[in-house]
Amino acid sequence: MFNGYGSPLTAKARKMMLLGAGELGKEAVIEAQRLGVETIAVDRYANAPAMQVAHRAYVVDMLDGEALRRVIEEERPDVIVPEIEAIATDTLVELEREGYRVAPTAAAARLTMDREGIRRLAAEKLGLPTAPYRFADTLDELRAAVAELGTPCVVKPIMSSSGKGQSICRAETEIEACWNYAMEGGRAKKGRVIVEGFVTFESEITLLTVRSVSGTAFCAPIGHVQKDGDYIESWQPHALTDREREEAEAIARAVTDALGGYGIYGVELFLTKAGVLFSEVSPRPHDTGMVTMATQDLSEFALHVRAVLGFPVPAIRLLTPGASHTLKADRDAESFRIGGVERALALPNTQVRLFGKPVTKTGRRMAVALSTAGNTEEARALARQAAESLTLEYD
Ligand SMILES: Nc1ncnc2c1ncn2[C@@H]1O[C@H](COP(=O)(O)OP(=O)(O)OP(=O)(O)O)[C@@H](O)[C@H]1O
Ligand SMILES: NCC(=O)N[C@@H]1O[C@H](COP(=O)([O-])[O-])[C@@H](O)[C@H]1O
Ligand SMILES: [Mg+2]
Repeated sequence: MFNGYGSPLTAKARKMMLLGAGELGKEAVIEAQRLGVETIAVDRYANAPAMQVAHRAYVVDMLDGEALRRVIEEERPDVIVPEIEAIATDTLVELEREGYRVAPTAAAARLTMDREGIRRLAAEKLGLPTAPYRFADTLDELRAAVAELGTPCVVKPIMSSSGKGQSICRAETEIEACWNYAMEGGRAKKGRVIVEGFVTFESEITLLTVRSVSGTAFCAPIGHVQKDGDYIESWQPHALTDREREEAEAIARAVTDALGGYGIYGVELFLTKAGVLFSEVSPRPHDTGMVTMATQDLSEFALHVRAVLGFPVPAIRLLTPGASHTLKADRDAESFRIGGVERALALPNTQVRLFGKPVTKTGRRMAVALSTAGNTEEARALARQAAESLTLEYD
């Protein structure tokens, strides 16, 4: 049965709505438009990166279920693609019941919108190995949790990403400061935190896992370095031992099978001397996966859009070792310029992506450099040099 679709902006168009319009959504919109899909980008602020390339854009508080329902019912998209975790996911579950398609599933979006849902699924339901953890709703409960887990431990808002509100508690005297930092940094200002035992990992990876009509497939492992809970650089491939690969793929398959649907999942894993630990999973392209724009025949964004649309993914090819390195702002500014692009692009086998975010905030990711080379060490050095060539000049 032919299930084709018309061109964008026609009555028979196939429509995709991104909930979240940052740098990852921007690349997904570009890939969707390559497949002739009409794209709508939604986020909490105007002129977000994906809004600048989508057919239409809306500014909506996506944590407000009624406002979210209104924009979805107005546009009636064929598929809804959550791009961030801070969304009224209960509304997505209702809308899915009413016949809307949510990628990969509304349940995946709801379970991963906060750390408790996905941690309990992974550790308690699936029995996957994780760091020890507790939850706390008050400062006193946090004190008790730290007393049980010991220090150092990691305190994170129950809903946040890119390390926002996350801190390492190294002594009892730091507990209140960690609590306050989490209360300020959480996405939805929910007063609940997760406390995790500190994992002394050898390295950490993202195993991009694609569920599609063709089955489950893994991208080559992506190594990354994080600072203050946010990724600074990533590289692909990251070498794993046979045992690590076996454990990593088993964990990724278990958690993505449990979440279901079609799309790409960013499965974050700690490689420790005792084995592989599950950290978290994002049911969408992953920031460390931007490196795949330079290393793979199909980037994580092309893979996500294909899978979400129900198209096959017959193969994923790693074409070359590569690396990414971010440019982050060091202050808040309404007016700024990014310079040094000509210096970065003078480097061989190097690209940059300037996201187009309208204002800077301290620590905000504003651009990324992508480099390829004969090995990941060379690629990392090149990407770092390119990122360090970029300058943020604040007016
Ligand atoms: N229990 C832990 N022990 C040691 N390091 C940790 C622990 N949890 C997190 N980290 C470090 O902090 C980084 C960010 O943590 P996490 O991924 O939970 O935060 P996040 O806000 O969800 O980030 P993102 O959304 O970018 O993935 C991890 O990649 C790791 O480097
Ligand atoms: N680790 C998650 C992640 O990287 N998410 C990406 O960052 C954007 C928010 O950036 P902002 O906070 O600078 O607007 C999100 O929209 C997504 O593209
Ligand atoms: Mg993470």
